[in-house]
Amino acid sequence: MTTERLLLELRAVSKSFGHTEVLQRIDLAVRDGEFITILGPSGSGKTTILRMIGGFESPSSGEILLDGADISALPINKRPFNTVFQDYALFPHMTVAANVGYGLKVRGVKNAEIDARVGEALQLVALREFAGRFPAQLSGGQRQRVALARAIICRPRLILLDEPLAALDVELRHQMQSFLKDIQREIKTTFLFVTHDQEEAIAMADRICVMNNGHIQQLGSAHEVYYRPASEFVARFFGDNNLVEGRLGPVAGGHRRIETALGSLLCAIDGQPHLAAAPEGAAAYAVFRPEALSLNASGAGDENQVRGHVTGLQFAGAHTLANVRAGSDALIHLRLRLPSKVEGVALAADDAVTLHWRANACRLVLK
Ligand SMILES: Nc1ncnc2c1ncn2[C@@H]1O[C@H](COP(=O)(O)OP(=O)(O)OP(=O)(O)O)[C@@H](O)[C@H]1O
Repeated sequence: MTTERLLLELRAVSKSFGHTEVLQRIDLAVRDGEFITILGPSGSGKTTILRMIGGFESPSSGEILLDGADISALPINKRPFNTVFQDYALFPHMTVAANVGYGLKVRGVKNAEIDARVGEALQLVALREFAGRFPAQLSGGQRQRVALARAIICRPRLILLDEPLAALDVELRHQMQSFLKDIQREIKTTFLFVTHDQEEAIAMADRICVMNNGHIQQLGSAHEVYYRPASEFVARFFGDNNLVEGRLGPVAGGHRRIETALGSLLCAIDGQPHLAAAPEGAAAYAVFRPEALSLNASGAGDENQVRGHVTGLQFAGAHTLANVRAGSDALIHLRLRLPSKVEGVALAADDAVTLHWRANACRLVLK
């Protein structure tokens, strides 16, 4: 359960290696009990953020606060955090129970208490009967659960997870995603989870922090980041979005027009005051998802409408994506998503179509 209380704050944190600045004035406020995923392409600085919070690296400038107090000078073992690494970092010569209890042992906790807490932690990750095994005798998913039990047992305030599921195959990865989420809800500990996988970030997070090039591009709920991208980068990063370039027109309440080669489109701007404030004529994109488009009469009455021709169909299992050359401009292709049917979708290449979409499903990002 997330509270409004702040647990951790990064204030204007920058990090350079030599002359290269890899993080630039990062501000991030983490609430107590929330699950945040840090999402971004390779090299965007995700791991560096986690390593600075964990104490493995120091910021070049800026502050990291825990409960409002600066922890920059606090060594790793004094921070009430635990890290789960991608390779799990289990001790191969120790049993599962010894691996899980290790953190308590080095803290001088008595054996009887260690045994009891190891039992509880293994129970939580459903590995009680594996206590006497060695890591080499476990599957990848089981090793992952041992690593999690080892992180949980010291009752940290915050668990840092660096691509912990990257080595697992897709099915196991999905199982572990729900497993991790369930455990996080049960123990009510704050999780900061690094991934480069959009679907994983959406499936797990209370809030997603999207990074690119050492900057936070957007921090918001999965729904916000998906349907209300704050920048062109975020709009392009999440899947097959349609982006149509144009110039901003007038504002009308919670909506704004954009003049494009497809005509004038109406977009929602509620909750994004910078879009109401941007000058008329500014370069921008209308952004709308393939699943927001409906075909022909089924969407009549929607504020936005464009005619086009189907150029190709792509079967993708549960849905089929259609490419549509829109308007008279050969350069504008839109993607339309239809539910697949056993008899195939009722569309073929060269079909003339009219696409409709609602203003509420059409957002703007500045160019
Ligand atoms: N110790 C280091 N010395 C020099 N450069 C580094 C060091 N650690 C990271 N970098 C650089 O900092 C940038 C950010 O790296 P980081 O590992 O934080 O990215 P990431 O988003 O986690 O990437 P990935 O998804 O590939 O793990 C990269 O350009 C990387 O090469």
